[in-house]
Amino acid sequence: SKEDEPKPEPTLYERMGGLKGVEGFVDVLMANVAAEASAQNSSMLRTHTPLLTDPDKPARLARLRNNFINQIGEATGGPLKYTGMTMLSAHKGMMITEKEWSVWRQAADASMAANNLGAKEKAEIAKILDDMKDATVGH
Ligand code: HEM
Repeated sequence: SKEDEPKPEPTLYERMGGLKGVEGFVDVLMANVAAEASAQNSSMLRTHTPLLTDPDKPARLARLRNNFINQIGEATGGPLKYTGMTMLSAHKGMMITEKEWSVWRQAADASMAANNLGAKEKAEIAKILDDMKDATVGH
């Protein structure tokens, strides 16, 4: 009978809390990046200066947030669809360094912790991000 069938494992998207969970992860990550970029000796200021100094910064930030939510919402098995640039084109010309990458990843780890995600969910999100490293760093 139906009751005897194993339930399919909920997607990572569902286990993160659906859209609200993805938004929470993205919003704290973006806040962490903004805080780091405004700190003394910031590692992320260099790459983020074009965004931070754009007169149209609010619209640009809103676009980035939207792209990011769709990207994570799709990669975690949710119903969202990413329509932004490939990771290679999005970061081309920035020549992102290993150091910059690791500071960004720490901002992502801190967001996962702040959102009280479980160890399994944190590891799965970390893998999604780390799989994008080669397309993101050094181009
Ligand atoms: C797995 C890691 C990363 C992911 C998933 C990611 C994701 C994204 C996405 C979705 C966009 C927008 C693409 C579009 O506009 O179509 C973007 C742009 C950008 N990313 Fe990343 N990124 C990552 C790592 C980094 C790192 C390490 C840095 C620098 C330290 C960085 C700096 C930027 C900047 C400056 C922009 C341009 C924002 C703008 O001008 O509007 N990213 N990223």
